[in-house]
Amino acid sequence: MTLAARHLTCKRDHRLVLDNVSFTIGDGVLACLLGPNGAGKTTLLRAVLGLEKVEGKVLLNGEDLSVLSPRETARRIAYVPQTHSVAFAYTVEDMVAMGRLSHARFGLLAGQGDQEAVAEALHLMNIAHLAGRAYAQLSGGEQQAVLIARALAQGGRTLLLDEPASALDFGQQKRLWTRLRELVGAGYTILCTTHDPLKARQIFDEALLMRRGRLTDIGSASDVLTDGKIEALYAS
Ligand SMILES: Nc1ncnc2c1ncn2[C@@H]1O[C@H](COP(=O)(O)OP(=O)(O)OP(=O)(O)O)[C@@H](O)[C@H]1O
Repeated sequence: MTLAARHLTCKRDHRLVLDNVSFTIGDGVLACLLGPNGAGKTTLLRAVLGLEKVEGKVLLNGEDLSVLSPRETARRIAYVPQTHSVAFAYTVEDMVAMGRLSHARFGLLAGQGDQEAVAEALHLMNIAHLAGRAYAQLSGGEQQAVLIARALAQGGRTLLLDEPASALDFGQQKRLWTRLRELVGAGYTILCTTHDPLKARQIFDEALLMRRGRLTDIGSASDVLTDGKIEALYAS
């Protein structure tokens, strides 16, 4: 799936938090989005998902997402937020099954396809042993792995992840990067924010740099994540 943003502009309290942002990420590409705190990275991911009021367009394989229902969008793009708290004592399995809601018919889930997708996502994230545990009682890293499993269970071929590795231990991080690489190999398109440019240089195909609501650079990770550009990006 080719993901394209065209002239996305978003204002909050009369302040531009996205300023005419355009990019294209091709099929089977693992891309990262970097920038200082408050640069607008989360806002950009949310804007792509249609969760922010913005000017501009988001196109998936040329299809304008604004004409799709939230359910149709959810079948195409999955989002992994930085954190997500829940009020009820949902199990891990329940949480991952929520990724299947856009596939529910007449409000009913748990068809065989749904069960398989949930089991597969738990397995892929190496958390099948947590299936019966209460999500709210897991560690931050375990919760993060559950949210990623939920996104995988959703079945869309485009993934947006907001700092997915920030609470994961070394082993889980390694598994996550391997998994994302396998997914792009299978044709997924992935955009992932990170605060670790040095790691990003090793892992990602392409990089987008963002500062004060603007994309300042986009290209192959090796061209964009140079020492000089990283220095400039984070300079105060
Ligand atoms: N709900 C909100 N209401 C008003 N302003 C907001 C809101 N959420 C974020 N902002 C502002 O929008 C700007 C962009 O925030 P955003 O969370 O997108 O940045 P970010 O690059 O993801 O930051 P971080 O790296 O710290 O997660 C910031 O100036 C932030 O203060």
